[in-house]
Amino acid sequence: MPEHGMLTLPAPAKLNRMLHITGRRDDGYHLLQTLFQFLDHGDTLTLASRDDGELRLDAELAGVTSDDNLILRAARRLQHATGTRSGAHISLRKRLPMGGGLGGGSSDAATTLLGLNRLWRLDLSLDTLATLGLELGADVPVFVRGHAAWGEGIGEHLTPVELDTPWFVVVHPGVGVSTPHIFKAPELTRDTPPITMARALQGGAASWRNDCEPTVRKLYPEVARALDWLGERAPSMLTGTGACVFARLEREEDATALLTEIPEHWQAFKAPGRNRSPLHDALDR
Ligand SMILES: C[C@@](CO)(OP(=O)(O)O)[C@H](O)COP(=O)(O)OP(=O)(O)OC[C@H]1O[C@@H](n2ccc(N)nc2=O)[C@H](O)[C@@H]1O
Ligand SMILES: Nc1ncnc2c1ncn2[C@@H]1O[C@H](COP(=O)(O)OP(=O)(O)O)[C@@H](O)[C@H]1O
Repeated sequence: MPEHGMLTLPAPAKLNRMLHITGRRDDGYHLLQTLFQFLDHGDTLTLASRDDGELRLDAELAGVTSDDNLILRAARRLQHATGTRSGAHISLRKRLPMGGGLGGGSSDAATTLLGLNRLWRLDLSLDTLATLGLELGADVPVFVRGHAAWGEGIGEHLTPVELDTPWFVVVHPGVGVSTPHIFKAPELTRDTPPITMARALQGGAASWRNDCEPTVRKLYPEVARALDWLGERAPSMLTGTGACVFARLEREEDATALLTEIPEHWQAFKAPGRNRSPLHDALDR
């Protein structure tokens, strides 16, 4: 096999610590104000360079063909943008639930862009990689840049921030929530008055909310049950358009204790919040 050079890299999850919908663009995309933070938990990609230009992916994801996988789309986009003759053999260890609001697909795409930029010695800047990433999904740029951020527009205007870094227990209530389904819902509120980043940060976690939550609760009762169950035990919220919900805990012991109580029909994990992406930590090592 014509492979040389190999990297194993994390593709961490993100949380939306708060999310406001402030309007809509002419093309239907929603204007958001959100605080993104990473988790020290996610997928793992192994990327090996090939000198024959071929792209291969070992990943079996339900309902996603290899061709549609954001990993191959990112790799093809990078080949096309640079004209490189390099290829890659990529394998994915998937841990993040798909369509969970944890940005797993976007994170896989960002890890592919940064990993192949390194392996193929392309030397593209983070600005260029973030621009390529935005074509693949609204959440890709924050994973490319690798710092917790205040996001505006559709998530592409990013300002780095330092947020509190508690432990989180993330629960997947076993239902898939489709992002377009939520954004198409007539009852979704789209008129939250814009606020400044300073005001959002000043309010702190106790003041943060997610404008998608009432709509997701109504359309997906199992998510509402998970939010209610978790909310009785710790401050809890929806991430993105769901389906995952997360509880905020000060100490790891509290997260461990809560995890043991989660009803068996839901999947859950605990992880600490990170203001710097574990992907960028790994690339610097
Ligand atoms: C809502 C957020 C918040 O972080 O998270 P998720 O719940 O998906 O993780 C994201 O902005 C999601 O970003 P991402 O998952 O990359 O969305 P995309 O694939 O770009 O868009 C899927 C579809 O959702 C709608 N969409 C998406 C983003 C946005 N700001 N407005 C929209 O109306 C569009 O119909 C689009 O075709
Ligand atoms: N590598 C990938 N990992 C996850 N989802 C992918 C991937 N490639 C394509 N997809 C598609 O992207 C959709 C959104 O995935 P994901 O980023 O996990 O969810 P969310 O945007 O809710 O956080 C999936 O439902 C799937 O159809």
